[in-house]
Amino acid sequence: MNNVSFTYPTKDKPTIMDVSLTVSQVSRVAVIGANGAGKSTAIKVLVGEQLPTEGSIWKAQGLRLAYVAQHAFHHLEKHMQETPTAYIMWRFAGNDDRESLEFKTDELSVDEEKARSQKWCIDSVTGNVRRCTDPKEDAKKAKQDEAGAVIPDAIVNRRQKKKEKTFEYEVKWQFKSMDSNTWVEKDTLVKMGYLKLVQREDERQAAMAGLMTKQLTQPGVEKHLADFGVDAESASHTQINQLSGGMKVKVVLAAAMWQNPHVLILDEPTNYLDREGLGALILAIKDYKGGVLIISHNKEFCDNVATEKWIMQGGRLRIEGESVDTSKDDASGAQGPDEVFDGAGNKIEVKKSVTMTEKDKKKAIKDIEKKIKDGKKKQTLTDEEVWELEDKLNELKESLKGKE
Ligand SMILES: Nc1ncnc2c1ncn2[C@@H]1O[C@H](COP(=O)(O)OP(=O)(O)OP(=O)(O)O)[C@@H](O)[C@H]1O
Repeated sequence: MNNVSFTYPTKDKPTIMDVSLTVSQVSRVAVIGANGAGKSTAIKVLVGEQLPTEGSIWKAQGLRLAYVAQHAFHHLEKHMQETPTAYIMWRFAGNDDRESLEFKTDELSVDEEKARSQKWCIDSVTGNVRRCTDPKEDAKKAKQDEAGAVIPDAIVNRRQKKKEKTFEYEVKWQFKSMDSNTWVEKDTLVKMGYLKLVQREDERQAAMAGLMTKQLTQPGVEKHLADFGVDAESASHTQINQLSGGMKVKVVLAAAMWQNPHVLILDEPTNYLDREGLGALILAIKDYKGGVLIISHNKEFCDNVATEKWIMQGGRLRIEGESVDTSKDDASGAQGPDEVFDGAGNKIEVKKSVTMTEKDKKKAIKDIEKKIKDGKKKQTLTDEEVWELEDKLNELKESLKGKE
C-alpha cells in the first residue's frame, strides 16, 4: 500500500492519511493505537473493502488473504440457524469464498462503463478479439464487425502463456454456446472493461490452489473444525446460535483458514475468546506458516505474536520493528510462549507444547521406551527421571489415541 489516504463519504477530512505499508507471508504485525485512530479503516482499505481515495494498493496475483472483521459474528449473522459444517460448506461451494465476493461492489466505475460502451468483435482472420472498426474509417467493414460483435458473459477458465508469463482467459460470450468460447488476453479484457471478471477468476484459481489438500465434505469440514477446537457434535449437530461466543469465534477462524490463506488478518480477535482459546490462538499463530496481521488493544497479546508494530495515531501510521523470515533458522519455532495474557491483562498458564506429527510422536515413543529400558538396565537413570520419561510416554500415547 503506497501513500494511501481514505475519506469516508460522510466526512470532510480523511480518516487515514499517507499510509504506506507492506504485508507478506512472513509478516508478524500488531496494529495498535487509540480508539478511533483509524486502525480498522486502514485494514478495510488494505483488504479491498474500501477503495482508497488517494494512493495505490498492489496485491500479488494469486495471494489469498483471509480477513476476520472486528465484529466477527457478522460473518455468521445470516447462518444462525445452520450448523458450522453447513455454513462452511455453503461458503466455499464451487471453490469460491462467497463472503470475499460480498466485499466486491458490482457497481461499475465510470471508466468501466465507458470501456464497455465500445464495441468489440472477433477478427475473422486472426481469431483475436479486437475493437470494431470505426464507421468513419470504413463503413462496410464497420458494419461487418458490428454484426459479429461480442460481449463477455463469463470467464470460465484461465491458462498461462508460457513465453510471456501472462494469463489468458476463456471467455463465454453472450448469446453464444460454450463451443464459441475463445481465449482472450488479460490486457484486452481490461480494455473492454471486464477487470472484475478477470479478478474473480484469479480468485477462484487461487482458492483452488489452496484447497489441494482439503475436501468440502462433512467429514472433511468436521476434521478442519476439530483442528480449531470445535468438536463434531458442535460442528454438525448444533445450530450456530446455540454455540457460546468463544465457540463462534473458533468457527469464524476455522472458516477464514479454510482456503489456507497466505496472510491472515484479525481485527480484535481477543474479545470473545476465553483463556484457553486465547492461549491456543497464540500458539497457533506462532506455528502458522503464513503472514499474520492483528489489530488488538491487548498489549501483551500483541507482544507475544508480533515483531513488527504499526502504530496508528490520528490517521497516520508509524512502523516499528520488522517481520523476518524465521522459518529457516528457528528450530524451536513450534514452541509456545512462556507467558500469555488474557484480554484483561491477566497471566495465563500455557503449557509449552511442540507440535509434532503422528510420525514424530511414534518415533519419540520408541526413543523414550528405549531410553527407559536402557536406563533401567544400566542403572543410569534416577527414579524421578524414569517417572518423568514415563509421564511423557503416556502423554504421547494418549495424544495418538485421540487421532485413531
Ligand atoms: N463507515 C464509516 N463512516 C464514517 N466514519 C466512519 C466509518 N467507520 C469509521 N468511521 C470513523 O473513522 C474513525 C476511525 O475509525 P476506525 O474504526 O478505523 O478506528 P479504530 O482505530 O479501528 O478504532 P477502534 O479501536 O475503536 O476500533 C472514527 O472517527 C470513526 O468514527
